[in-house]
Amino acid sequence: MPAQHWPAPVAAAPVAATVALPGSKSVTNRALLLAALADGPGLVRQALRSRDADLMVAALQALGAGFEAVRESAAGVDWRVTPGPIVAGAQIDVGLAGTVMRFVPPVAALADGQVRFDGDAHARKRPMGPILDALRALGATVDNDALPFTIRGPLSGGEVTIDASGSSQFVSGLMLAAARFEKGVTIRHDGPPVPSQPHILMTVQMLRDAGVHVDDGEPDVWRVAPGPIAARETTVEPDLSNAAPFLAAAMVAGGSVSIPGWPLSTTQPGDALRRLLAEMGATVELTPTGTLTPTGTLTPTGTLTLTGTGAFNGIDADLRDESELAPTIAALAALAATPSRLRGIAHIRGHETNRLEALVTEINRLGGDAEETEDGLIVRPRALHGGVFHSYADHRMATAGAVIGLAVAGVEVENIATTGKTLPEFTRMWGEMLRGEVR
Ligand SMILES: O=C(O)C1=C[C@@H](OP(=O)(O)O)[C@@H](O)[C@H](O)C1
Ligand SMILES: C=C(OP(=O)(O)O)C(=O)O
Repeated sequence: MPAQHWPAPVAAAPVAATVALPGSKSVTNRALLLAALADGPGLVRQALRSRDADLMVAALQALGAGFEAVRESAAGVDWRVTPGPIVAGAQIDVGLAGTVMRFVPPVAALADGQVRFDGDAHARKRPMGPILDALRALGATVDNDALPFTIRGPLSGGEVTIDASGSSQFVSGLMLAAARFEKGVTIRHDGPPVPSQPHILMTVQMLRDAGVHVDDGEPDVWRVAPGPIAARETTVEPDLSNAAPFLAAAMVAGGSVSIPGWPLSTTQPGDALRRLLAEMGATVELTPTGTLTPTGTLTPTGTLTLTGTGAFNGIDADLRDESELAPTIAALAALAATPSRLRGIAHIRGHETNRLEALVTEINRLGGDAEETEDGLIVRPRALHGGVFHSYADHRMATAGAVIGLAVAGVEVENIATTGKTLPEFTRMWGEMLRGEVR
């Protein structure tokens, strides 16, 4: 067996576990970027430590910001961030991180000079055209339409029309740096619906929390006024999308999984797990508890507990707004008692891998019955057998394989280490969950 193949553990008994999740990738990378562009030093508490977050820190450092890890614990790292003038000359590695490849170029375009970007082999296939065209329209020079590319700033900002149907990150990326553009930005979307709206709202809210004026009152138009980004202290929420495989485990194995620190109000799309998994037959309860932050304030959070029986139904769901959850939902669909249809997710062909193709290939390789549609998947119940589940360097494919492996003996996940993109401790946490250990 090649060293990288991870024998996915079968659940021998119902689970009974509490799983503390590290910080949200999406909140961490926005908070770090806003701190690097702020009008003074700030603090980002309980930030995620993972490949995507490390790449964001390295990119912002290369552009002139200072980062000091003032505290590290199981809950994450507290970063003291010291903004500096955005400097040219850097070579930035985006890895396979959508948040780095789409959020950092608008920052680099503030520099007076060239910044070069490249990433993993698959990153070169991820869509970049609309945001690079937008940066050109706003005053920067860009020498390619995909990675690798070189940007030459500075830009002045202004009005731009883009087709953001391929990724909400085009809109978020332009907005995050826009307060620092001389003219701010007005972005108009023209095209099929923009996916992942909660992530756009996350951007708008985090900008507003930093004192930036954002007008999103008109559908598909976002206006960010020029002005300072306030230096602040923020605490990152747990990553609710990374709750997906652990909650799914209680559905597949039966038993309960609890996640503490679940925000009672959040822009994270992972919050939709409560609705989606209940619709598939789980019992989901969010019990308000409150969490004491390091600064002594009580934040409105709860403990989310999902209880399952090992048997559940398929689902007919439009996942356009929470497309990050599609791999886990597809894994559950492959184990469900009734057929599923997942819709609204054509754009996930441009995620870490072509997720529609990858899910169909891997589910069917194990004997399943999955089919690609124009904008999603149909998955019908069929008995599965063991085999290698390929991850395509996609963290959520790897965890989808782990979910299937709970119920199917002999599943081996290829390159489980790719979970390090957002959850480096995945295999340890998975083992602890199955053993019922509480951390
Ligand atoms: O802004 C963000 O943090 C994200 C936006 C979404 O991207 P898409 O709109 O490309 O789906 C999501 O899938 C990704 O995991 C994170
Ligand atoms: C699509 C995802 O990531 P990225 O931020 O690289 O787009 C994801 O995490 O599911």
